[in-house]
Amino acid sequence: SDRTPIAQLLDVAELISRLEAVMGEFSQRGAGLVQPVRSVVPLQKHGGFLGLMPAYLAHEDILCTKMVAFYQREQGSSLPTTQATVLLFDPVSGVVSAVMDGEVITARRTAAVSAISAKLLMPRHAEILCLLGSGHQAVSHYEVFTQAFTFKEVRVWSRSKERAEEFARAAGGPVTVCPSVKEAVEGADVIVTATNASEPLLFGKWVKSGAHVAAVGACRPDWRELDDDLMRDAVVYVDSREGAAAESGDVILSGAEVFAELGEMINGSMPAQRDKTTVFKSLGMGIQDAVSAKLVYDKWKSQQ
Ligand SMILES: NC(=O)C1=CN([C@@H]2O[C@H](COP(=O)(O)OP(=O)(O)OC[C@H]3O[C@@H](n4cnc5c(N)ncnc54)[C@H](O)[C@@H]3O)[C@@H](O)[C@H]2O)C=CC1
Ligand SMILES: O=C(O)C1=NCCCC1
Repeated sequence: SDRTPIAQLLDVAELISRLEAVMGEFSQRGAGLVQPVRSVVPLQKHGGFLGLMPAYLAHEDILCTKMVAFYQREQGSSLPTTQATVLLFDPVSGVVSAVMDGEVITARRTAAVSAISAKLLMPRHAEILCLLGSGHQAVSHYEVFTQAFTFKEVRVWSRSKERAEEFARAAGGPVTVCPSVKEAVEGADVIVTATNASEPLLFGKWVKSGAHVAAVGACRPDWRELDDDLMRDAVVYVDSREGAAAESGDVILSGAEVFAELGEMINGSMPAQRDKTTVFKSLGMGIQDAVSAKLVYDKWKSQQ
């Protein structure tokens, strides 16, 4: 995804800085930022969901909505699991100013938000990054994390060994393919879970004390990636408390307490407990798409 036109316009450092600002603003719950919890329309017949993600950022006058269809697919299916379109509006007239493909925006902004969580919560001398899953999010997390940080070792596990090997071949640097989740995560400082699993696949007993987990999948109230032990023993951070209470099976079903939002840590109103084992439960937010789409649009316009 690094080579697509939208990726070329979405500089990682700039994106991280814009996302930090907007996540901090969100956690102040001021009137200048309007973002309802995502509306989700189940497509029961097809094993999927359509998520509607509007947001208005008054200070920068950004009006945006993303529409994202996501599915649980049978292994081996050739159909995509996530399809997204982002609309930017002129807030004065309501006229649509841009329609953008949302694939790269979704992949890159999610990885950039995870990188913000890692910057604040991973052990100080983190050496080992572990990616669980080998799909779009795993690729974007690899790209963003290896740009933002330096790791001595990067590991990948995927339920399909061939896919994991493909991932390692396509990566821009050395990646170790691991035969099991346990072997992949043992000793890792940072673990990214980016799968379509609906049952726990990462167990607390395998996770090194003090590690940071950025959990990106399991975005339905009855889907899990992490087990109860990990959720209850770790300090749990989320992107949005309301979003997590509505959509995160890992939070809801484990009964774990949410310690803080990422934005509260950015604002300094809640501490970053870097010395503890931490989980950042990401669900994705419309404000993240809005600032990303605006960056792409402004950069594209400046080149016309
Ligand atoms: N937090 C956020 O902001 C966002 C979260 N997501 C979620 O992230 C997850 C990954 O998305 P993509 O990489 O785009 O999907 P993808 O379809 O490209 O990759 C999914 C990966 O999960 C693996 N997988 C599927 N079922 C599995 C199972 N039962 N157990 C273990 N591995 C399994 C696949 O083999 C593949 O490696 C999805 O759950 C998606 O809904 C997607 C976009 C944004
Ligand atoms: O924020 C997003 O975009 C998504 N979140 C969870 C499911 C797929 C898309």
